[in-house]
Amino acid sequence: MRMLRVHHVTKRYGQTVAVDELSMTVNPGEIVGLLGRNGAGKTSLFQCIAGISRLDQGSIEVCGHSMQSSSEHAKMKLAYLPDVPEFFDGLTVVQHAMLWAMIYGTSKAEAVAVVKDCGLDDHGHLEPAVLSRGEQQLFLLRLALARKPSVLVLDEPLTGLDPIVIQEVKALVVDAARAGASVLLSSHNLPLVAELCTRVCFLVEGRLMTESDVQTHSVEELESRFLDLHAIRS
Ligand SMILES: Nc1ncnc2c1ncn2[C@@H]1O[C@H](COP(=O)(O)OP(=O)(O)OP(=O)(O)O)[C@@H](O)[C@H]1O
Repeated sequence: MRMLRVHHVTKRYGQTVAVDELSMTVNPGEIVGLLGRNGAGKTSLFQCIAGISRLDQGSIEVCGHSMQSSSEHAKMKLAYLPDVPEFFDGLTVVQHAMLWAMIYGTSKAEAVAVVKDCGLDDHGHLEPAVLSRGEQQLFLLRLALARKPSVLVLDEPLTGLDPIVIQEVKALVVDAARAGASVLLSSHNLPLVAELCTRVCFLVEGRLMTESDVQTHSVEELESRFLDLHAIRS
């Protein structure tokens, strides 16, 4: 079964068409990289996929569950990390982990294990907002992965991270894909995309340039395709 299916999705903000009749699928084990200029529509698409932004047209399916008509089921199968980590005000690291366990029906022991795996035992009483960018990102990613989502959507997951945290995030993402997750991520970091992704798609003004899907790619190839696509349209 195709894990993530995006079918003719359009998202508008007033007169702005952020996502334009976009269709794509991400299959189990794939790590699909979405490249596009600032404002191309990546975050808008991801928010539609995650069910936190209403579509103007089209449909999203996660493991066969419609994000429109069966969003509770779809959301249980999907984990989404926004480009800027988001937390609840007034809740500590441990309280976030416990809330996560309650929402997703996992054990408190797993929640405690996530805090430990993140090396946050001594910071459990702090609000996540005061943690470093890397600590926040790893905390959210490990929380997301601990419930073994079938679909993982990551908006610029490596921005602002040091090289050691980058290695850790990459390893977690690869492990998740090897275990069968369908991964969709955006990044402006071409070397990372070339190394990590099994397939790359280009988004130009809300439209997917499907002819630019590439199965094997070097940084140079990605860069030249990126530049070509935008030169064609300028
Ligand atoms: N809440 C909003 N209201 C109005 N316009 C919006 C809103 N969110 C995004 N847009 C517009 O939609 C378009 C796509 O923006 P989006 O944030 O999805 O792009 P992006 O590819 O994620 O960009 P970046 O790489 O800079 O993060 C842009 O023209 C943006 O100005």
